[in-house]
Amino acid sequence: MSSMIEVKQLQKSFGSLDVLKKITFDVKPGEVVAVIGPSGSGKSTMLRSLVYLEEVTGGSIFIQGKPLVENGKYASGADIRGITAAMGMVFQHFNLFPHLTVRGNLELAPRTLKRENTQDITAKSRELLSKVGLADKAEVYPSMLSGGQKQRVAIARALMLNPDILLFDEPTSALDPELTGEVLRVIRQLAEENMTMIIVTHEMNFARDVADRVIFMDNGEIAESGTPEEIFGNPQLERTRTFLYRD
Ligand SMILES: Nc1ncnc2c1ncn2[C@@H]1O[C@H](COP(=O)(O)OP(=O)(O)OP(=O)(O)O)[C@@H](O)[C@H]1O
Repeated sequence: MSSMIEVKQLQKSFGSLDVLKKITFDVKPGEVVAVIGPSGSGKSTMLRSLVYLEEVTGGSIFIQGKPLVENGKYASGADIRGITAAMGMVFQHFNLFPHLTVRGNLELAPRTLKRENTQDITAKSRELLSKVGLADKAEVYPSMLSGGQKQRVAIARALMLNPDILLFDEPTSALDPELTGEVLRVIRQLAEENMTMIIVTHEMNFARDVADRVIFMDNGEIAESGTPEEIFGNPQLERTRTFLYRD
């Protein structure tokens, strides 16, 4: 099966700081990949590079076989937009527009892109809000919502553009513990629907349950990669053990 995402020898430096040190991995259609690892190991930078929120210093990223960047050379602007359109991203701090209602947040990008008519966009926002359990919040502003509700709006918003791949950057790290469950349930449902996802997370139980594969990043490298059983169940993986039982 061909890859949804293929990353080869990816390098990123901020000045003299090497944040990604020749990282290589791929993601198959329908696969759920959890990325774990210590703070500062490069997880966010890797994820942001996939959607061109960061420009890498070297290596290649192919999305559905198309080169976003190949051996450090980026595609043209129009091609970059086309290639990254396959991906939706959900951030730790939700990044909702405070001056727009929940429905406004969902409908802004599709209305701007004008790929669908207004009626279809409205129908879809209604459907997606009910999918994330927020049908009754359409006309409310984000400031009226809990963190868990905001994150569910952000997920629905990401789904509005029909992405083939969803990327999550610590989606529950900004939430009170009692609100993480409602967000993880939505992500779990997407996994059951075979959405291709990369999830950077500190929720180890969730990674173990939902991921097909776990990538453990340490100091800008992929230190280990394998099934949850291989990563969490193997006492030989010293770097992973040190991380998991650091407290
Ligand atoms: N814009 C930037 N300029 C300079 N250094 C940066 C920048 N962004 C990230 N870094 C550095 O790159 C390294 C990797 O950061 P990154 O956010 O990717 O790590 P992370 O594994 O996601 O960490 P966390 O779990 O804390 O979010 C860190 O040392 C960070 O300070």
